[in-house]
Amino acid sequence: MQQIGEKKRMITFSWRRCYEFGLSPTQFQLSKILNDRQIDQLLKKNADLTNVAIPLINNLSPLLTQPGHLASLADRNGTIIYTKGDTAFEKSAKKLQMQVGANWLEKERGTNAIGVALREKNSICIYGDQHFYVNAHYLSCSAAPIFSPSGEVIGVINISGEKDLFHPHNHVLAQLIADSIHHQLMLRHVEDEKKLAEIEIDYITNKLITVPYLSLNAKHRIIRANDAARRELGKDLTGEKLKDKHYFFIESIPSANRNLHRFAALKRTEHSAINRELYTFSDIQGVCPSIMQAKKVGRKAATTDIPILIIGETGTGKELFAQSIHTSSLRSPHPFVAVNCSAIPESLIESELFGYVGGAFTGASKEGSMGKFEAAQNGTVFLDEIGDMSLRSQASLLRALQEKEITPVGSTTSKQINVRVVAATNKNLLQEIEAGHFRADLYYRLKGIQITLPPLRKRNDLIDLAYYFLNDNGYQNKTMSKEAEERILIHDWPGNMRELMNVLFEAAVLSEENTIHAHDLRIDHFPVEDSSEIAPLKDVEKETIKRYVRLANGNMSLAAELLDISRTTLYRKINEYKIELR
Ligand SMILES: Nc1ncnc2c1ncn2[C@@H]1O[C@H](COP(=O)(O)OP(=O)(O)OP(=O)(O)O)[C@@H](O)[C@H]1O
Repeated sequence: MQQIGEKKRMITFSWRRCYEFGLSPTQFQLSKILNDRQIDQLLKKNADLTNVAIPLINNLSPLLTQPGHLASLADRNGTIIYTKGDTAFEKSAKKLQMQVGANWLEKERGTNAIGVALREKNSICIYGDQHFYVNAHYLSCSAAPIFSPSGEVIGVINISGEKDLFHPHNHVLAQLIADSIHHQLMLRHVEDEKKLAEIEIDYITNKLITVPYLSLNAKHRIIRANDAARRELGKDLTGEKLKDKHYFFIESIPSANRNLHRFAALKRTEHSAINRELYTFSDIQGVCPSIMQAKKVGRKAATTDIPILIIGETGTGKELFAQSIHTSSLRSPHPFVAVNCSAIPESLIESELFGYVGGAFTGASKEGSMGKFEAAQNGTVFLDEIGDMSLRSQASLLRALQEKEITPVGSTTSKQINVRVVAATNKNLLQEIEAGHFRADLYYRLKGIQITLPPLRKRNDLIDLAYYFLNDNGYQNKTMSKEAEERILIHDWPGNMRELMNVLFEAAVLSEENTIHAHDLRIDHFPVEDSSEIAPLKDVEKETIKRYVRLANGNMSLAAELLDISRTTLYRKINEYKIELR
C-alpha cells in the first residue's frame, strides 16, 4: 500500500509544477480534442495496449459503469483513447473534457490522477479539492500506470467518479486492471519470444548441425528433430521414445531451478570425438567458489566460438576443462584434438600442426601426413603448454589463426580450416611477453575468454574432493582420520589433482582396516623455491594464519580453533601482520 506521506508528496509536487506551468486553479481552459482520424491513428499506434486493455475494461463494465462513474484508458502521453462509464456521468464529465481525444497531462489539466500517475510512474488517488482546478473538485479519481513487458509506462487506467459516490475500492480496482493488462502483455511477449526461440532452434539445428539432432523430454520422448534426424529416422518422430540411445550423445539440460529437464541428443559420427569418451562439465568436481566460477565461465564460453585461454598450474584440470568446453559446444560431434606444444621439437611443430606433403623433408613419409588442425576440422584444437612454443612456431600459428587456413609443409596450396582453439599454459604469459618469449599479438588472439583454474592449495573443498576421488575409485568404505584430513589441508600440493589422487590411492591401498591415517599419506616434499633461504618465522606464521582463515572460509572462530589460539590472539596477529582478509 502506498504510504500516505508519499501520496502527499506526489500531490504537493504536482501542484508546485502546475504553478510553474503558469496555471491558475480558477482559470480552467478547454484544450484541443483530437478529431476522429487522429483518434483512429492513435488507436492503431497503441494496438498492443488496446487489444488487451479494451476487452478487459468491457468485461469489467458492470463494475466500472456504476452510477456516477467512468473508467478511461489513456496512452503514454496522457491522451484518453477509450472510456467506459455511466452514460449520465459521461455526459457531465465531458464538460471537463474527460473524453476520448483529450489530453490529461498535468500541463493541460492541472493536478489530476492520469497526469500524476504518468509523471510519477506510480498509482495515485486524487480526492475532490486535491485536484488543481476548482471545477474538478466534485470528482475523485484513481489512476494506475500500465507497464510494458520491458518496464516502460505505456498507458494509464483511470477510474473517476462523483466524489460522494466514489468508492475507496476503486483505487485497488484501477491497480488490478493495470496489473492484469501488464501480465497479459507479458504472456504475449513470452509467447512471441518462445516462437522466436523455436525459429532460432530450427535455424541452428538445421543450418549449423549437420548430424541428426533431437530434443528429448524428461522421459526421453522426442519433442523436436532436425532435418538430418528426420531423414535418417523417419518423418514423424514427435512423441516417440528414442531407441538405440547408444548411437547418440545425450546431454541433460536442466531448467534454471532444476525442476524441468530436456535432453539434447546428437548422433555420434564415425569420427566423433565423443566416442573417445571425453570429459564433460559434470566430471569436474569441486564446490569451492573459484572452481564453480570457472565452470560457469566455461559453460558460457562453450556456447560461443571465441578462443579460450586456460591458465593454471600443472594438474589443475586444464585439459579436463578444454574437453568439457568441446563436449558442450556445437562442435562436439566433430573431433577434439590435443597437442602438447612443449613435447614437439621446434623443427617438427609446423608439420605436426599443419601437416606435410609426401617427401617434404628427410624422414617424412611418402604419403604425407595430415596435421592436427586438419584432423580437428569443424571441431576443437587444444594447444596445451602454449607458453613453451618457440617464437618461430608462434609466428606460423598466428598466421594460421588469422587467415583461417593452413599450408602443409612442402605444399604450395593452402587449405581452409574451421576449428575452435582452446589454449592452455601454466606460465604467466604477460611476463613471458615482457621477457620477449611470447608474442603479444598471439596472446591477444588466443585470449578471447580467459579461464583461470585455482591450484589445490588455494581451494577450500579439499576434503570433499578427497572423498569424491576415494568413492569414485572403489574405496567407498574408506574414511580419513582427523590427522589425515589435517595433513591434506596443510600440504601445498604442487602437483595438484594428479598428486592428490596418487597420494590418496596409495594411502587407500596401504591403510589397514577402513581408516586412512596421516602416516598412510606419503606426501613428497619438494624443496620450495628459494630453498637456500629459510623463511623468517614471522612469514611462516603469517602464511599459516592466511591459510587457516581461508580453509575456515573466513569463519574466525573456526580458524582460531584450528590454529589452537584464541580469537583475540588471531585478530591481534592479523593486525600485527597487516593480513588482508578477502
Ligand atoms: N576438478 C576436477 N575434478 C575431477 N578431476 C579433476 C579435476 N581437475 C583435475 N582432475 C583430474 O586431474 C588430472 C589432471 O587434470 P588435467 O590433465 O586436466 O590437468 P592439466 O592442468 O591439463 O595438467 P597438465 O598441465 O599437467 O597437463 C586428470 O586425471 C583430471 O581428470
